[in-house]
Amino acid sequence: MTQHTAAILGGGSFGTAMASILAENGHGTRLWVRDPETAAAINEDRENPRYLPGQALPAGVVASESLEEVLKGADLVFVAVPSSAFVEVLGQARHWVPDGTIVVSCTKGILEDGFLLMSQVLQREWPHTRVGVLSGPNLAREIVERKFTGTVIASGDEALRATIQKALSCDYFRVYDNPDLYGVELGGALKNIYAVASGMAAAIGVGENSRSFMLTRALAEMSRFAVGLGANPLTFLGLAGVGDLIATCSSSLSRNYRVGYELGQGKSLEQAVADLGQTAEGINTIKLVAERARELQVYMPLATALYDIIYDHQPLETMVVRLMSGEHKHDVEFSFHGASS
Ligand SMILES: NC(=O)C1=CN([C@@H]2O[C@H](COP(=O)(O)OP(=O)(O)OC[C@H]3O[C@@H](n4cnc5c(N)ncnc54)[C@H](O)[C@@H]3O)[C@@H](O)[C@H]2O)C=CC1
Ligand SMILES: O=C(CO)COP(=O)(O)O
Repeated sequence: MTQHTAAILGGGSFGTAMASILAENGHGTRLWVRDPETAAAINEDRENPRYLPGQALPAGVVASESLEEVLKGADLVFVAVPSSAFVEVLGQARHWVPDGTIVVSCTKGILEDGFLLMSQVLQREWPHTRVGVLSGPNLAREIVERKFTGTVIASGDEALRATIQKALSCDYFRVYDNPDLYGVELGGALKNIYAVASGMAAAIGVGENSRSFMLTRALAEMSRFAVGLGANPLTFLGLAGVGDLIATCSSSLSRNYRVGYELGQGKSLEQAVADLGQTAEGINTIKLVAERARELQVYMPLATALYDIIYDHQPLETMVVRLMSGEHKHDVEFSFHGASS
């Protein structure tokens, strides 16, 4: 296997999980973290105590708080910081990223300014690089525990996809490829909304039928939204859509699910987010998507109900009432009018 030098920007849960796979696969693996204490804990104790406590990391992961040290000579760059920090980090790191470097976003969020997905931000900020997106049912804790799963590398650049497939594949991580960069990335961002909804539903004690019903209707409204944006909703039938929707909507390992659960238990948004202490992209995504759905006149009862509950202090029951009394009654709504492939 070709050995690479990989730089992972962001030493939270997912950056650490990616570093763990890359190091185990024998690649030079450098993880950028913000503070020297975390770097020391990773390098000396082989553990990321804040984000993945109790999980031993492979010896090959080298952490540093210096972007220069991490990026110098790297031919693969993985960006795994929250969407709120994405532009800032790209700005700081730009100087050490040469032309033609492969850069893969692992971030499942949306930038408010321009409603941009992270690959679009990458193309805007680092137009000299080759851009891909990694997305799928990839709860970080399970990856570092080597529980098998699959993921998707999406890019219009076929050679990039092949390179990342080879670099990341191992006996517990299977990498599929997809040329539909936008669709894969949109699926990863949208499913966070429904993980919040699922956590909330669990907290108010809904049944298993209810949960499956919500999940399926979530997929229907995601697909309508994709069509509204000119994207291909059929991409949502893959790992970055259905796969990730099932994983995050079913697991308390999902931080979005956990925030939803706490909200369902009556905590304020501020309290729920503060208690989590980690990234829950869905909270911001709910706001951006609900606003966009209203503009585009896309019917999204779950996303808009969540907006009203979280940002407009409507009662929790709003979610169920909207879902049960909406205007649409068609079952399968996948329609594709021929947009991006
Ligand atoms: N944790 C998971 O299971 C998965 C997460 N993701 C995505 O990865 C992205 C990152 O999430 P996690 O690693 O889970 O978050 P996290 O909350 O575990 O860690 C966030 C990391 O970003 C760093 N960070 C925050 N603000 C920063 C700034 N302004 N400048 C530099 N660094 C900053 C933090 O220090 C921390 O290392 C999110 O978009 C998430 O949706 C994707 C797949 C799985
Ligand atoms: O995207 C994820 C798993 O694929 C992680 O979800 P959370 O950000 O909700 O933890």
